Amino acid sequence: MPSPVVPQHCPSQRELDDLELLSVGALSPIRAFNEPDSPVTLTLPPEVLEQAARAGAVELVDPEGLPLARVAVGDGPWTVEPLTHAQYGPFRSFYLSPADVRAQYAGRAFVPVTDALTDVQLREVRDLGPAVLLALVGRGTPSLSPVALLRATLTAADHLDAEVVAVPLASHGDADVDHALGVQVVANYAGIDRVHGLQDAGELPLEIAEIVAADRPAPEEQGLVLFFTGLSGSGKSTLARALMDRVLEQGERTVTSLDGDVVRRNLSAGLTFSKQDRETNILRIGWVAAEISRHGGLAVCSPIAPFDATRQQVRAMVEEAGGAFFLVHVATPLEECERRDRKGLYAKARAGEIPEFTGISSPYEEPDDADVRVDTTGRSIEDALDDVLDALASAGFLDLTDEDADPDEVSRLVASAPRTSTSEDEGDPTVVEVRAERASKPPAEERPALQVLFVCTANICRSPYMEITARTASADQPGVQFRSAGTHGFRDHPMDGVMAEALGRRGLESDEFTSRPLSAALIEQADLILTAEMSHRSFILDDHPGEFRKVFTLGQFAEAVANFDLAGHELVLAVGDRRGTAEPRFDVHDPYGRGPEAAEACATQIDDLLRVVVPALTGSDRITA
Ligand SMILES: Nc1ncnc2c1ncn2[C@@H]1O[C@H](COP(=O)(O)OS(=O)(=O)O)[C@@H](OP(=O)(O)O)[C@H]1O
Ligand SMILES: Nc1ncnc2c1ncn2[C@@H]1O[C@H](COP(=O)(O)OP(=O)(O)O)[C@@H](O)[C@H]1O
Repeated sequence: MPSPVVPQHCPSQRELDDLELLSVGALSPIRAFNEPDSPVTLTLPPEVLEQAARAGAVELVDPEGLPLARVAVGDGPWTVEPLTHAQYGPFRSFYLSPADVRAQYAGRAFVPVTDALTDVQLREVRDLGPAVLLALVGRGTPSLSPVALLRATLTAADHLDAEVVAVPLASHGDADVDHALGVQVVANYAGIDRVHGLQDAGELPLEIAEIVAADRPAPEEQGLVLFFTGLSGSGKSTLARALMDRVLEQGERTVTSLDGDVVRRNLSAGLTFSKQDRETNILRIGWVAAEISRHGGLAVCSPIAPFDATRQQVRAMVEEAGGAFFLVHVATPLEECERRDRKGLYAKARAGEIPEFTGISSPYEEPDDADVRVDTTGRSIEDALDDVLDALASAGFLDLTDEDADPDEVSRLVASAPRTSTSEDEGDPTVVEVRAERASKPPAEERPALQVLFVCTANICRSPYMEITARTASADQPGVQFRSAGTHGFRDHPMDGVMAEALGRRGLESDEFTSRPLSAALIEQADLILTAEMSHRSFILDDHPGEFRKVFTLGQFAEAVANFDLAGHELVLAVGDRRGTAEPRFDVHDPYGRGPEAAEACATQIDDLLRVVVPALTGSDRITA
């Protein structure tokens, strides 16, 4: 009968570090894995353990598959037979065995080092005379990355009579255990020579400080993986896309999208929705995302990722690569996802046509380690996105919130937009340029007129003023039609007298106007709804969340149109896709009952905003109001 095959296994980094020290005798008197009461353990996955127990051994390989050692697997300690020494890795020539160190450096003072040396510590080492700096670079031990610790220690050694030796002493997760093991390992290298513990004091010399700074990127420069998890239809892709738009608009980082559906058409083509294939799918996404984060990049992932253990594995992969992992649980309940049923999949799953459908016939394990949890039910995308942006900003990773924006932005915007015709405009090259761009992309003639609905509370002050001014400003162009309504509007009331006077001062009349309440039909008919305040916008979106792409505050829309040189329907679609945030500073407040001055101020604010919005909608070069 052929002897059972010895399985191969790539251990964790901590186990690899232990293996290296075991192989060179640096952990003596510990000589094997899994000695009684020893922290130096090796754990094998069940299927490998079973095979190794049958074969009596396991072959440990490095992450690239190079066999490093054969480990005897039996009832007693697991003894190690080294096969090859690790040959690659930065500063490899500094990894020496205790025997080599004793042969080369006997008689020096031995100094364990776990952090970059300060000016005080440099003087301390200099006073020792000839020294060996033992850089303890095993997993979890140094304060810096292993490479940075070695670079910093070598830089320090340039100024001293010191040699540097790299010792992969890993942390075993318990301070006392780590200390005892460290003392033992250092003693094995020092032999009969003196060991000196450094005091914790001083400042980093500039040259060393630069190495440390490069090793610890500021949070905004660190690689970041934003991982959206949630049921199908919960809003993962929508929120991820909106977030990526914000990142690109801000322009400080590039971003890679790893959307569930898109990955399944490419990287994971051919995988099914079995538990095992889903795990493979998520680990592939995690692997790519971790690599992106390793280089300081930003990856946005949006698969369902229903299993907690797989998500944890992705988190570990990213952190291992030096990136930060930020988990967003899009916690929209099943009932809402099923009600949306955007792709008709829930209906099919209920009918038994799709097996193993998440939430119906396959489990979704809710995360309890999410950095933020967002239920999108009844909310606009902007509102839901704000929760994610706030959480990201408070975690210090990415500040995409508009909080520190300049409150005078709208005034500046208005000032830079094409203005009402005045003789001063003639010959102004900026104005001519803007006009030329807009005029070159008129709305398609065959399209129905763009229906614009202005909304305020009672439909007697602000929204009628907007309607009448905009209609006049557009010179009744057939391509755009303006109407208005009130969230709490009465039917058939005339315009408020004080506001009508403000209109009159501009040569406009309100005689033919009568008020009306907002209705579902009006909302549906409108291509664009512009509200006076954020509260009106929320009022509409509470009942009609699906209309978020066409409902804006007037100020929000005025700010957004500056970014596009489109007009009419195209402009509305583009702004709907990449809108800015509705913010209180853009609100047009209610002048009702506050006298002529308040009415005049309100009218002027609306005039300024419409000077931006109306020419953009009509594609005309100027307004004539
Ligand atoms: N059985 C079953 N269960 C769940 N989802 C299914 C299934 N079959 C097809 N789909 C469609 O595939 C999308 C989910 O793929 P993911 O790669 O994100 O899933 S997973 O993370 O591997 O579980 C998911 O897309 P989203 O709606 O974007 O989440 C579905 O459209
Ligand atoms: N606040 C909201 N956030 C995200 N999506 C929302 C919101 N309100 C309604 N939706 C709608 O829910 C659906 C979510 O679909 P999608 O983003 O593809 O989900 P998933 O990627 O999780 O399957 C879209 O049709 C989207 O317009």
